[in-house]
Amino acid sequence: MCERERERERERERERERERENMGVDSAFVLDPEWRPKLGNTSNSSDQIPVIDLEPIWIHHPTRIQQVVEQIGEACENWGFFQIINHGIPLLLFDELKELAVEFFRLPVSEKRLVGRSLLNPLGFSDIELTKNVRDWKEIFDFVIRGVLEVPAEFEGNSEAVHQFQNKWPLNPSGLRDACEKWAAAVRILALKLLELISCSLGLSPTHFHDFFVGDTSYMRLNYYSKCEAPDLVLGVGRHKDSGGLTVLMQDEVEGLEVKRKDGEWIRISPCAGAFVVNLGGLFQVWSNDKFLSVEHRVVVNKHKDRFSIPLFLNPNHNTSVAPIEELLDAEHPPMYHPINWGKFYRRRKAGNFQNLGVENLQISHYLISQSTFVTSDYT
Ligand SMILES: O=C(O)CCC(=O)C(=O)O
Ligand SMILES: [Fe+2]
Repeated sequence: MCERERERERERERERERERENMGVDSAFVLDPEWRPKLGNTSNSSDQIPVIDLEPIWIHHPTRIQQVVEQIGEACENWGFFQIINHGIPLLLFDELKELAVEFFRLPVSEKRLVGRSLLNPLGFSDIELTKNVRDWKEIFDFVIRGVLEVPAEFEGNSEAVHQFQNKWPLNPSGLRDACEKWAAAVRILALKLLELISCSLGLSPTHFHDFFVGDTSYMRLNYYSKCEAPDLVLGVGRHKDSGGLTVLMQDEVEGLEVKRKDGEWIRISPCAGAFVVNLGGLFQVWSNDKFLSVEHRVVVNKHKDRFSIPLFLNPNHNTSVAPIEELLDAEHPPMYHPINWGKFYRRRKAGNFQNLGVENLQISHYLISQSTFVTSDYT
């Protein structure tokens, strides 16, 4: 680093410090100016991600199911995101869960840390997660849908040792576990249905992905974004792409989720009452050999209102080797990615979310065959 860059870095640090003093926001949350959200700059409705009606699935209407498949395929190619309505999941379950979750997040932090995540165990409560090495303005609670998470013990090297982690449930409020489990069971069925539809939209059989998701590492996250004095300096979740299979998210009525459109513009998603927001993780970008996109998104926080959301991250078994699907390859479409060992990738990403490793977090793009500097044997 040359002297001029060092001086610029010191100036940035001084600026963050001044902002911290003025705004009452800890400098750990403050983003460099280029990454800060532009508040009030929300998009109009014609820019919205597609809203897809799933009703034909439940009434078994073959022609209209085919239309749904086509709509999903187009949304996956053009946006990597869509919303779904008529999904069949009772929203009362969400309302009940939200009430209990908010009660939990409003407990003293010392009590929440009794079920806290650690460097070793990725399940439970955290208020110190980093995205791109900056602290997110959020509190989270993670739990796995199968009750147990099986992942490689180490993310480096070739060891086949496996660690098992159990969910950590708080005693207070007492109904939280039950509400989480009911919600998770219902949304998982929906997510597996979406997996089948996405598979069809790639021209594959509906069951093509089933085997990968036996003994899955899927988990759910309760996201609580408390109101913030300086929403222009921080993000609830910094810009990122989800790295797993599929994300199926329910949000409350407070907007905040923004998606990066193909032209680079950030589009605020208007919550569509009762709709799920669905987006593809990086594994689908690999499986589809870049036909489908895993798109960057972020969460803006609010000066006046708390926000609550629950994503389900549908992720395969940790042993899954993820590579472009053979049926989609030919001489004109050679594979773009090296195979990825999902379990090792997941462990490595989690470590980066927890501590500043001083380098860019591991990304799916690091496995691009064209990225010749990457040593694949480190992580596959
Ligand atoms: O809260 C949201 O709307 C999105 C959260 C998100 O992107 C994530 O947890 O990966
Ligand atoms: Fe995300």
